[in-house]
Amino acid sequence: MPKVVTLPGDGIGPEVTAAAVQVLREVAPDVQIEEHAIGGVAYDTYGEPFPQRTRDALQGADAVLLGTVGGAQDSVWNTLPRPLRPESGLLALRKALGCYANLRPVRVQPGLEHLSPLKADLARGVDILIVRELLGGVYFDGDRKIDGATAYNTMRYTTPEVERVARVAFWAAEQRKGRVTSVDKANVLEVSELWRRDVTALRDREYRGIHLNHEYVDSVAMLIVSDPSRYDVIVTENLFGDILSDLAAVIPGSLGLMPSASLGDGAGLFEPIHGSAPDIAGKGVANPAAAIMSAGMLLRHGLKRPEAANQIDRAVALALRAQPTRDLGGTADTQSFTRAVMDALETSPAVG
Ligand SMILES: NC(=O)c1ccc[n+]([C@@H]2O[C@H](COP(=O)([O-])OP(=O)(O)OC[C@H]3O[C@@H](n4cnc5c(N)ncnc54)[C@H](O)[C@@H]3O)[C@@H](O)[C@H]2O)c1
Ligand SMILES: CC(C)[C@H](C(=O)O)[C@@H](O)C(=O)O
Ligand SMILES: [Mg+2]
Repeated sequence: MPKVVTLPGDGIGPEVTAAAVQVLREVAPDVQIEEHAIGGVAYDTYGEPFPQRTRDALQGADAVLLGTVGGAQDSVWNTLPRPLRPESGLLALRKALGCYANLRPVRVQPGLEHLSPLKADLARGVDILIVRELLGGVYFDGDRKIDGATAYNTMRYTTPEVERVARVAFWAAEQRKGRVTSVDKANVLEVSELWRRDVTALRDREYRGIHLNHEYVDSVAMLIVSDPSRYDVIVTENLFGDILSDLAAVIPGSLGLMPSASLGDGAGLFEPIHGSAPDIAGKGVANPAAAIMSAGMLLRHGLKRPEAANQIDRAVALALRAQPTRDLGGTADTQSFTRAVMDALETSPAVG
């Protein structure tokens, strides 16, 4: 029996995770689900954002489903020493799982173009996979400091780190349209020079069938929303990927439509890309689609059950057509949207 550890976390995390778990139980009733603490709520209970009992629970897990962590800008958690803050718990979790490749799909499903603020002909058919490096760059480098009027962080990458994430991007492109755009800032940064050199060398050595091009991150920030269909797979470093993926959420219409899968050495981590949304937390109006689709990615990549994953994707698309949530201009709240997904599952056979 596969074991999934759920980590609902803070803010809207528990609301959207409850929805995802409801759907997961429906399509994979044999999966054993075990809930544990992460983030601010874990700090409040155990004095640390990634407590030992949560670390222990990961040992036998086949996959991890996370909600969100973090508080409002004025949250007391933001006054803690950095290692005790909710976000540090999430980074430590990613590190502990060895999840170096974060897959962030950006899709406009057929018939849902009207949810996008882009003109319908720009939004139609968009299907981009952002592969974000997740364990390196400024997020993790130990060369960092704040001292009086000076502060710095360091963006450092090694060839093995670049190659392992680029491999995931090339592998993904092989199942898709065969195009990879590597995004960097090689006109300014040495670290990008190495990134570009290593991605190119790997393609030349092992993935000659893939079309590779390189673009600068500032230009991609413009092109991804003005001409999204130019992209198939995008591979980029940690911070650029964080920013570009929130920006790309504009294409389907909301952060609430952006799931993710983080893959690497062992059990995968599956989470919506959005945050704890303190402005709407506790109101029951969060869009749970990204969390539900993350459960779909868990079934696809973590438990190797593509039929169940497809079933979830179809049900979410049907629910979005019938009852969009408020962030998408509709009226559905978290519960009514989840109900619509559950109803759609009943009418959507588990094949395909
Ligand atoms: N993976 C994570 O756990 C994660 C990701 C991003 C931010 N954070 C944390 O979350 C906290 C809040 O960050 P923020 O406000 O910058 O970003 P956010 O993603 O929480 O919210 C940005 C905006 O999008 C809206 N939004 C986000 N998800 C939504 C959903 N599912 N349905 C409807 N609307 C949604 C919010 O209401 C808000 O207006 C911070 O502490 C931040 O560090 C955590
Ligand atoms: C909360 C934060 C650490 C996190 C990140 O920057 O990776 C978030 O923004 C995300 O996109 O998952
Ligand atoms: Mg982010």
